[in-house]
Amino acid sequence: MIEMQDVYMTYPNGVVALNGVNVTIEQGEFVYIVGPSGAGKSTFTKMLFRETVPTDGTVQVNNKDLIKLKWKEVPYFRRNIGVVYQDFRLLPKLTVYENIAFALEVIEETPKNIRKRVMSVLDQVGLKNKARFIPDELSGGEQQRVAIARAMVNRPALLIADEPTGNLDPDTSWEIMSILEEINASGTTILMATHSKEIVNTVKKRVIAMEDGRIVRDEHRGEYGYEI
Ligand SMILES: Nc1ncnc2c1ncn2[C@@H]1O[C@H](COP(=O)(O)OP(=O)(O)OP(=O)(O)O)[C@@H](O)[C@H]1O
Repeated sequence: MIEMQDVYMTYPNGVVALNGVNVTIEQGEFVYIVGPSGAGKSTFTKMLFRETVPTDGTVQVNNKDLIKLKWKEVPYFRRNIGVVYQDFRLLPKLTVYENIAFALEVIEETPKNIRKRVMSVLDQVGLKNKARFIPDELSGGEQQRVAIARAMVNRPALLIADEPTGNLDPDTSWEIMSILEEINASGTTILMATHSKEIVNTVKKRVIAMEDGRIVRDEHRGEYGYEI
């Protein structure tokens, strides 16, 4: 599902964020990306939904060569990828329902299908009763659940989560982890960049460690491996 070969990324300011990355991730895997701040984790994840284009190398996702993908093909390609961030990124003036429905309205789903899918995904994250709330009326954990629901409403094959528990307390973080595990159990590939030693060492998955733009470790059921 994901294949990177000799991927280099040098930002216009000269910073080398990826320095020769080679990796293969199969459909259905759950992978943590760990490493010190500035190691290149976010840059790595951004390559996968064409937020960033490498300066060299090849990136394939869902059998699509992202280097050759034309700009006008990017929105269609992204429908098959959900993205969740540390800071939730919900639209503050829209209700929970509207925040999620928005992703379907732009692809011109029928109102009936939109309603069915939004309610089903809200049920999946346990927030059916908060459909009419706005983000400010929700706790951080609830907001992150809405963000996950929004990311999943198109039923993507890949879910990318960039520090999804970074703004949450430990109890809420475990709730988010169990939702991500359920999503993974239904076949969605999950790639999660994280600084949480506790999560990585407790919920054992494949661990890819990055340092200075390189993969320095890649282990199944691996450890976090850093002190903080
Ligand atoms: N848009 C950008 N322009 C220039 N440099 C950038 C840009 N984005 C990231 N960088 C630099 O690239 C390097 C890798 O950054 P990246 O955000 O990928 O690291 P990270 O491992 O995700 O860090 P963190 O754990 O702090 O989120 C850093 O030195 C960063 O300053």
